[in-house]
Amino acid sequence: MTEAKGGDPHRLGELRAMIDAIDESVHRLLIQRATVIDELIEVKGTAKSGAAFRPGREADMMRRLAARHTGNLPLGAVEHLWREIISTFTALQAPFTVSVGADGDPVGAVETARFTFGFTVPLKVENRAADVVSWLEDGGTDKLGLVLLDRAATAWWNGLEQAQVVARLPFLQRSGNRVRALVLAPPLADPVPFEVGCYAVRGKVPAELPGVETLASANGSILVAARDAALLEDAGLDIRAVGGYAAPLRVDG
Ligand SMILES: O=C(O)C(=O)C[C@]1(C(=O)O)C=C[C@@H](O)C=C1
Repeated sequence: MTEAKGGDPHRLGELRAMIDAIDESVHRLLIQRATVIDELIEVKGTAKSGAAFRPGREADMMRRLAARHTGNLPLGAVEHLWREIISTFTALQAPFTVSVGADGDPVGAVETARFTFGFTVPLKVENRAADVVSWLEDGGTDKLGLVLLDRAATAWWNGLEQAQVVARLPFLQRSGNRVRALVLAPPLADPVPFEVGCYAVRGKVPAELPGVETLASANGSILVAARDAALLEDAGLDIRAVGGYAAPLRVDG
């Protein structure tokens, strides 16, 4: 292999030895992380209840990761590494498949799914969010869905019966984010209360309802997010709860 001219080959060797030692430590720690899986399955009763996905816990972990991050390594890269780790560990406890609705943006859909769930987890791509919802409603706990928010061709949220919204993407939000999405799941074994609720609203949502965000709309139906259902009820709206998520964290500007 040719090396850059003019450098100090001795120092280069030292720096590479440092990188190798750090890589070995990281690898050993990951192997060590995996040793808790068996007991985690037992304590959580995952084998009985299926899916091991715990979005509330993941939100807490990502908040701490963002808070302690420092140095010149981009936070997005660290986030991506951890998403791969957490998702792989989720699948190690109980294998699951992710179905994503392309809805006219297959690249955005697959990129968001792979960023969030990594490459260890099997991914199937459907044409539309409504197909993802039908698949989830067919039953089984070994599945998660991912739907895009800005391309809703139909009011897929009205198809949610057992399945629910459980997470919002991206969780760490930056001004350059192009894709907004939601994670859908069958009923989780030990759900924690959502910080933000999602509601299917029939009729018109007043344009400026403080504390209420319109996530998507189609066929005269609207999907909104609100920290408090009373904000919608007090406005006289006809709502149906369809899950919710941990409040995303803004990490720039
Ligand atoms: O804390 C848990 O319940 C875990 O299963 C561990 C873990 C992780 O690997 O950190 C994996 C899956 C959950 O979604 C959250 C976190």
